[in-house]
Amino acid sequence: MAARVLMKVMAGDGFAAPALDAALQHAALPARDAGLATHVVYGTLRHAPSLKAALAPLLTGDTHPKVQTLLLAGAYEKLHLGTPAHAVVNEYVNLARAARLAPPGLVNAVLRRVEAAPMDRASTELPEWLEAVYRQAFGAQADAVTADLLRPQPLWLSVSEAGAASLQAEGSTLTPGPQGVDRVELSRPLRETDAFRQGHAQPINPASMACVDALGDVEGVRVLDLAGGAGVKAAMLAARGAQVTSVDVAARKHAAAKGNLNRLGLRADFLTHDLTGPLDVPPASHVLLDAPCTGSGTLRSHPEIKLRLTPAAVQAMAELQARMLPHAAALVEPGGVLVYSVCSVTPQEGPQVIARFLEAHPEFTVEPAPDLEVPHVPAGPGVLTVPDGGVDGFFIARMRRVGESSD
Ligand SMILES: C[S@@+](CC[C@H](N)C(=O)[O-])C[C@H]1O[C@@H](n2cnc3c(N)ncnc32)[C@H](O)[C@@H]1O
Repeated sequence: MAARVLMKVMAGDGFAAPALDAALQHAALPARDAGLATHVVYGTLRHAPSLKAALAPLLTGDTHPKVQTLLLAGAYEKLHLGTPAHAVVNEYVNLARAARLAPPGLVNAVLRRVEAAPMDRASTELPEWLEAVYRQAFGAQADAVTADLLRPQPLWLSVSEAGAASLQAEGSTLTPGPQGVDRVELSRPLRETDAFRQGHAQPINPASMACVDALGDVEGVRVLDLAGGAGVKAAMLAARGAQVTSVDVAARKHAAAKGNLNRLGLRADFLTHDLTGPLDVPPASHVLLDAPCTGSGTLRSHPEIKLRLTPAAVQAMAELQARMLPHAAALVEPGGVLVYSVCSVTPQEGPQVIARFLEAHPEFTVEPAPDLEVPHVPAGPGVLTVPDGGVDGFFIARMRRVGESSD
């Protein structure tokens, strides 16, 4: 199952998280096997660059992409998971034979001989240009950050008191983390817990919560949640008492957001709109643009991004963000607050988008984001949360429109 998920993801067909989730739900594996499949999928993706380097000298001529993926997973099990070599060879030879994918002799020979590649760039498992991005962003902390990106992602939950009590009663452990988000070790799959089913728990990374908190107190306030997607931040805003209107170009995401809000016993309004053009709704005192981005700050939970992302794609995303921001800004009342966030650590998508915007829009000034508990570093007109300890890397800038608020 892990190999099948990996073949899909390595072929560029979607992301690992939904593919694995769907496969796990379909297969209904015992918890230990589900855990192993998760390790194999994420571990293979996280270590793919050095595993490819280790396999390269053993492969002559063209190797079918699916066979390469099978060998990557086998090499991961042998070199990183500590599965005994003979078991790995046996298992993957059988897989290749059953799927009629590759001559079993090839799989046997390669997996028997594969050894860890010499450590050089393998220490970060990042393409050179992306490693430079991380070094520039996090300086002295870059080594710790890039090492952390190779560890399994913890589960972060925003959980009510009742939810915490219910999870603990089921044998889960909760450790308080930044932005009021708990780090949780579950005793059974999240969707099966009472806390989740009864709407007392919402998965959210602390850095993602920091974007919500950057808006300040939103109790009773109308908030425009722009590029609201599947509505995780919309839910957290609604939970803080905001009247949320969530806007996204993708109507299908509204359905997911509504379903999740229903589960949580919360509500929001939804508008389907392309924010590269103006949106005709009354301005609001609080506007969040959680813009589409490359996700370069989420490599721990989405390791496949580093295998696909290119500098050209970063540039294209920065251009899209720069087109959306003025339309978001136009929806901010005088005296109101605009928060711009992206889950990316590239300078193009964060500081540079905001710097260009401020040059053209002197009616906006930057101010510090309040309640920022996640570790962060300055990044031009905003901050970057530090993707260490399972926290994602987000760029967050809070701006205020000059003028008197109408309240
Ligand atoms: C980072 S995700 C949003 C995540 C969401 N805020 C949350 O917390 O769950 C970015 C969203 O931007 C949306 N998007 C992309 N291009 C857009 C556009 N031109 N206009 C409006 N939304 C857009 C995508 O559909 C995606 O849902």
